[in-house]
Amino acid sequence: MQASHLLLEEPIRLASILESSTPNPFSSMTKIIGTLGPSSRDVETIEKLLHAGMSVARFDFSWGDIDFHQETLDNLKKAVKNTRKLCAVMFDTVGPELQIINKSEGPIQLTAEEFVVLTPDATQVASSSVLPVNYPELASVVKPNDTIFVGQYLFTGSESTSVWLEVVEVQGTNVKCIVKNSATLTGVLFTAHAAGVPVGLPTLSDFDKETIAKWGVRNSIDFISLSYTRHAEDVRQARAHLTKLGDLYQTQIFAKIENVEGLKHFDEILKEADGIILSRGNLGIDLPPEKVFLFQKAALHKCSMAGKPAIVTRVVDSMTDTPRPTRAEATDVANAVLDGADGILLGAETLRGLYPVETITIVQKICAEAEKVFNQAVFFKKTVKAVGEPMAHLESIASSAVRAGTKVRASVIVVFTSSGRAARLIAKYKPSMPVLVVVIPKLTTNHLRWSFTGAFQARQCLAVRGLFPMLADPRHPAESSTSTNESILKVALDHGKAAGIIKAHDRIVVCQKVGDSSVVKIIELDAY
Ligand SMILES: Nc1ncnc2c1ncn2[C@@H]1O[C@H](COP(=O)(O)OP(=O)(O)O)[C@@H](O)[C@H]1O
Ligand SMILES: C=C(OP(=O)(O)O)C(=O)O
Ligand SMILES: [K+]
Ligand SMILES: [Mg+2]
Repeated sequence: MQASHLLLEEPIRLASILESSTPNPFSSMTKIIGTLGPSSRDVETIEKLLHAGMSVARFDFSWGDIDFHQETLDNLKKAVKNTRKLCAVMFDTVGPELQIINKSEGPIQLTAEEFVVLTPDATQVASSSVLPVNYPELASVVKPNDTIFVGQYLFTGSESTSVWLEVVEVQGTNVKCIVKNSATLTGVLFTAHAAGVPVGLPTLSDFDKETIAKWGVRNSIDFISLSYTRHAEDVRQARAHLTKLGDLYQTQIFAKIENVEGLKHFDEILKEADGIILSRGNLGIDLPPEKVFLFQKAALHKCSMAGKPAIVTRVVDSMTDTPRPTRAEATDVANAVLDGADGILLGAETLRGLYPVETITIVQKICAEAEKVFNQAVFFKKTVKAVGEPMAHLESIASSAVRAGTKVRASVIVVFTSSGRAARLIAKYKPSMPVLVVVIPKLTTNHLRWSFTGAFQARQCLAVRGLFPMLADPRHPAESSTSTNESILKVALDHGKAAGIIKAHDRIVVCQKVGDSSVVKIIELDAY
């Protein structure tokens, strides 16, 4: 009988664990998103991150100004050019984040059982007895016994650098708390999170809107990571903002689920968003620890069935200071892959950690190893069953491509697309072989100028498990004809060969339109 869990079909031969893994020329199928910052913003380091497998760079606007991020992004562009490795750009909003600014920048010692006051008075200097928070309404939304967490920007979960507070008393606009664990807060910015407490600030702040309109437009951002998404309406509003900003109508919105409100409205948010970020850092404060895994498994399942990419955060926090993850962290990364995650997002590890390159290398290796034992057959069956019959035309073509790829043990699936739709549908069935996405540019006009689509759509594949995009030459017409199809396919196969994923005699599944019909064909390469 076949196992129904998502870990391989046969019991693992334990001795095989000791055999070294064959290096994977195409990195892992699971994508790695790195937050860029002080530890990872020079060209040389970014080149190493790209070689190690980072395919999306996150710019977190909770911290740093526009010029700082611009300099980092200009370096990323140089690194992409030098390495010839594509990398997408993700803009992370500040949103309704509660922040404490530590103007003096000196360490703040907090001692267990002592009191500290949270105040909306921004003129106060942060100290062991008072912490100024950027939210005037805090006192009216919390009550005694509520839990408030305060940690360094991109906190790692270490209890010596972050603190748990319990509300003792509301005193006017101030909130008096008792410190639950001794800690030293360092850095200029701390994030505060009141567990389960609704914050009445807009999801897209005025700062976010302005920064997207300036920095985002200037840099053609591929993704918005919409922090603290709580309702589908948040996504609709962000979409309405993007639609007004030239090329950014193509930007995808990944809703970050980081509190119970987002969890409650998960289904409606998933319908509206292009992807989901399971923000376990903040959500891990709202949820009791014993429930976090349940959220992860349930949410990843929903994303898989919807065919929308899902990213898991906060996996190897301890690598911020050490060159190896803990056993629990290493196992956790593998479990995220087995649960069906598309990508892993790194925060403090790459932003300010001591081992940014090592972190990506290790996470990439764990992902690749987990993918090998992912029970694709069971996953495929479940997905086909959930989709039901009759299937939409393109869905049936996409699932057939994956089935054919498995049956003939194809080394890759090649898919032609302009919008990326066909590629995402193939990815939904999580094939065990890479999917080479050939993005065919389309000429469009906004009545003022002509431009090609394709660049956004290609880079957006970089957040989807198993997709490896390439842009076709815009001189090829978007209308498929036999001769253009053949010449584009040849370029794609040459690309696959150069990347080391296609060899002589390999079987390849191709998904494309011939005339008006979508077809799935299997080709067998000659010896060359
Ligand atoms: N330029 C092209 N040449 C050949 N086949 C294509 C092309 N663009 C899309 N296809 C195929 O057409 C079908 C619809 O794919 P889809 O991704 O929805 O296309 P589009 O991006 O043009 O909306 C799929 O079978 C896909 O492989
Ligand atoms: C990724 C998270 O948030 P941030 O954007 O603050 O890193 C998180 O809370 O897990
Ligand atoms: K943020
Ligand atoms: Mg967060």
